[in-house]
Formats: sequence, structure tokens, C-alpha cells
Amino acid sequence: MEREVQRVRQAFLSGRSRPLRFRLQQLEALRRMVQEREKDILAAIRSDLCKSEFNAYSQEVITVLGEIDFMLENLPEWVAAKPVKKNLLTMLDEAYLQPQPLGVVLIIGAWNYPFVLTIQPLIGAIAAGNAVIIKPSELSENTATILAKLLPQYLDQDLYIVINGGVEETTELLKQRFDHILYTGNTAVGKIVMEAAAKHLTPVTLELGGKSPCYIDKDCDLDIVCRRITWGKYMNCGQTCIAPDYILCEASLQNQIVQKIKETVKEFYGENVKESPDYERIINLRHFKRILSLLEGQKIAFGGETDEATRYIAPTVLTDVDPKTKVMQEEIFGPVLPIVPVKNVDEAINFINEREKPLALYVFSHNNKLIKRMIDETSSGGVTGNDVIMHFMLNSFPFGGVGSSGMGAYHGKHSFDTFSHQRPCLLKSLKREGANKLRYPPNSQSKVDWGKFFLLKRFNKQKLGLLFLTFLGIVAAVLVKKYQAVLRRKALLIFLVVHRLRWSTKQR
Ligand SMILES: NC(=O)c1ccc[n+]([C@@H]2O[C@H](COP(=O)([O-])OP(=O)(O)OC[C@H]3O[C@@H](n4cnc5c(N)ncnc54)[C@H](O)[C@@H]3O)[C@@H](O)[C@H]2O)c1
Ligand SMILES: CCCCCCCC=O
Repeated sequence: MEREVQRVRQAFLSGRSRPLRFRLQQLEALRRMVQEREKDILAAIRSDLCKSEFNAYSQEVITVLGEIDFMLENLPEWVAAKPVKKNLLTMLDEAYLQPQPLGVVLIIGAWNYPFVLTIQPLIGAIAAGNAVIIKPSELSENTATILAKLLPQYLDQDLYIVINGGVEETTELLKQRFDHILYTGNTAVGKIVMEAAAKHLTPVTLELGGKSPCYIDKDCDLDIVCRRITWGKYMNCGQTCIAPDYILCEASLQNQIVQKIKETVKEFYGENVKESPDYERIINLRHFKRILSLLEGQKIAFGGETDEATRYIAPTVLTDVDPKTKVMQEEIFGPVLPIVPVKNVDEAINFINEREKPLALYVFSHNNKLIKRMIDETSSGGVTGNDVIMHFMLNSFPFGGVGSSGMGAYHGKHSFDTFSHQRPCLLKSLKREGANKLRYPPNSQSKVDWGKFFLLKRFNKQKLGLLFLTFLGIVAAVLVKKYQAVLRRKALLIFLVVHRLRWSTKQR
């Protein structure tokens, strides 16, 4: 492991990952890989999650291709040095920010969207000029295998490498020194990653999870609301980090919500959900059993059917859920949707604020003021009003959590920034040493006053007058120099006129 990381570091130190042209070439090669090997990638995702080609393409491949195109289009502008505002002290200097790669980046991917959640961070890391070690999740083993096979066929083999394995390999990998780690997965492992990173003072981006609430106000169109929630909750069999985890609403809405979700499930997946090509399966038996255990003691209003052999869990809704029960204590990450009755929006806001900050928050209402209030009075990684999931799709948004749902963010320019160091560069001249005397010892009250003037713009009247006089002097000197000949002629003329006038007066 150590040797592998060393190999990648040596490749980074060769400097070849830095030129813009190289980054663009690698991103184009990655796009070619996705396009030419699309079938293999879709087949791997199907084997891992029982996902149809249509779903895998629209949920994973499209996002990756869109992100590559976005980078190719904008990277030339992003890599350029950016001049910054200057102060009086640096007025005559060159001052700019130069984005630079961090070095060797470790990306630990997740299994639920095993392609996009591994490749999208990789796109950002390449764009920013880094070398990358990619550690796909071993839980989505088919995608992990295809990535290890395909990436070296298209990308620089020393700069970007895939290391596959489980807990043991990840633990070993985390002992190495990296310049940044981006981890996607659960909060408990997030802490392990951060602890390991701290040993080397490695910065981390943690894309974690949590229970994303969904508040439904009574003033809204429940048909539309339930269609949107059904889509976002049961997509990928509920294994989506920003899926609505539970619903908060007034008790009187519960039955209608159940009924409408039931109708929508039928509309989306047919009479027999199990037969639907659009409905996925739980990743493994451990997670299947974990989700089943969350149903114990609950009132199942709809769904609840399971099949261990195929790890099938039907779209399920629970009503009158007690917040103290297990299903409300941990992230569900499966197709189970609890409804927790609350009296009103105030209670909903308190409910959310009493818990860990979620990755996403959803609020449905015709009343925009209520939506804005919910946003103002709560905190979460991201928010979508009157829909679910959709803020993930806009790459001008940073994607990430807050508090226990994560730290840092990526997507689009935010990925570039995450994997770059914005290096402040100040270029001065070796001339104009006179002005520097102000900061050299011995210090004095006068120098402090000048410092106040230059840096804090605190004007001392006397100093200001002096400065003004100096300024006038400089202007006069410049003017005199520039118009010396004209001024001489003018002065001569004035002298002659004055002389002539005095002579005329004397004559009279
Ligand atoms: N924010 C996001 O973008 C995002 C995306 C996907 C998933 N998630 C979150 O991920 C979670 C789902 O993942 P999970 O909990 O099923 O993952 P998991 O428990 O199945 O495993 C996560 C990974 O951690 C590794 N791991 C486990 N123990 C480890 C240890 N001691 N040391 C080092 N590595 C170790 C495993 O090898 C595995 O690859 C959910 O909370 C979800 O919200 C977040
Ligand atoms: C189209 C849906 C993509 C959702 C990706 C969510 C990432 C977290 O699991």
C-alpha cells in the first residue's frame, strides 16, 4: 500500500498532472471511457443494485457526463490566476490568487450510487491537477471491479490508480499520508477517516448522511406532493443519501398521504412492484436485516412485504410513528417512510432543530413565506422546496452536509475549489525602498500613524494635510516637468506683460 501511494506521489511530483492541456486530455479520456464502455458500466451497476439500464444511465451516467462537460467548458477560466483588490500598501505591486493542486487525493466512494459517487469527485480532483487514489466501495463489488479494470485503460496509470478492498485495506490506506481525503458514506466511518487524517493534518471532505425530514403543510396539492415524494423516497430502493427519511405533517393529513403514495406506487411500478424493472434491491443481507428491524412494533399503513432471497423490501409507509422508536433514531436508507404527526409548523421546526443537522430538508407548501421561514429557522446540508432530491442536480450548488451530515462540499466549481489551494501571490519590485522604511525598525509614533493611514485608513488631520501637500507637490513637479517649455514661454509672457504694465503706469 505504501509503495502504491509513493508511486502516485512520484507521478504527481513529476508535474505532469498540472498543465491545463493535460487535465483536459484526461477528462476527455474519462468521457471516452464512459461513452465507449457504457454497457459494461451499466451491467456492473445492475449486478450490484438490480438497477435497470435506464435508471443507471439517468441516475448515474448522465450526471458524470454532465460534470465532465461542465469542467471542460469552464476549466480554462478557473485555472487562470485571479487578480485581487489591493490596498494602499500594495498599490504598485502585482497581487493575484493562483489555484494550485493539493497533491495526492484519496477518494473513498460509496456503494449506493457506486459510479457517480466515485467518479464525480475524481473529475474534480483531475480538473484541479491532482494525482488520485480511488477506493470504490467493496459493497458494490461489480462496479468496483469494472472501475479497476477500465480506469487504467483510459487515464494516466501512475497518476490515477484504483485500490480495491474492504475494511482492512481502507484501514491500511488511511495510515498513509494524503493531501486531501474525500469520503462518502456513513457518519461513524466518517469519524474514523477524520481521525486517521488528523495524524497527518490532512484536510477532509466528508459526505455523510442523516435523517432528512420532509414537512408537508396542509396548504398544498397533495397529489403532486405525494408523487414527488414517492419518486425521491423509493428511487434506488430508498438507498439515497438525500432521500426524504421521514414525513412531518398534521395528523389529519396522514390517511390522505398514505392513500396518494399507494396510488403513485401503483402508477410508477405497476400492480406487482417486485416485477418492476424500475425498482431496485437492497445492497446486501446486513442492510436488508437492519431495515427489517426498523419495522418492529410499527403500524404499517402500506407495503411491508419482504423477500430475503432477493433482498426485496416493498415501498412501505408507517403512520403515527413515535419519535422515540428505532426507526426515528437512525437513518433508514431503505424504502420505509415513517409519518410523524406534528401539531403545526412550529412543532415541526422544533422537531428538526432538536436533532442532528440533516443532509437535506424538504418542505411542501403553497405558502412561500412558510417555506422561507422553515429555511431561516432550521439548518441542513441543502434544501429543496416543493420537491425532493433536485438540489443535487444543479452543479452550481455545492453539495455537502453540515454538522453530523458532513463537512466540505463538491460538484462543479466547488469540486475544483475543494481540490485546489488558492495560493495568494504578491509580486513586489526591488525598487521604491524608501516607502518600506515605514515598516523597518526603529519604530516610532509617526510610523504607527502612517501605518494607521495606509492600512486602517485612519486619517490624522495633520498627516492628511501633509499628505495633501506632498501630493500637490508631486502633481506640480510632474506638470512642471511635462510642460516645462510651455511654462517657460508663459512665464516670459507674463513677465513681459507685467513689466509693460508697470512701465505704462510709470509713463502716465
Ligand atoms: N453525502 C453523500 O453524498 C452520501 C452518499 C451516499 C451515502 N451516504 C451515506 O452513507 C451511508 C450509507 O453507507 P453505509 O453506512 O451503508 O456504509 P457501510 O457501513 O456499508 O460501509 C461504508 C464503507 O466504510 C468502510 N468501513 C467500515 N468500517 C470501517 C473501518 N473501521 N475503517 C475504515 N473503513 C471502514 C467499509 O469498507 C465501506 O466501504 C448513509 O448514511 C448515507 O447517507 C452519503
Ligand atoms: C438522480 C439521483 C441521484 C442521487 C444521488 C444521491 C447521492 C447520495 O446518495
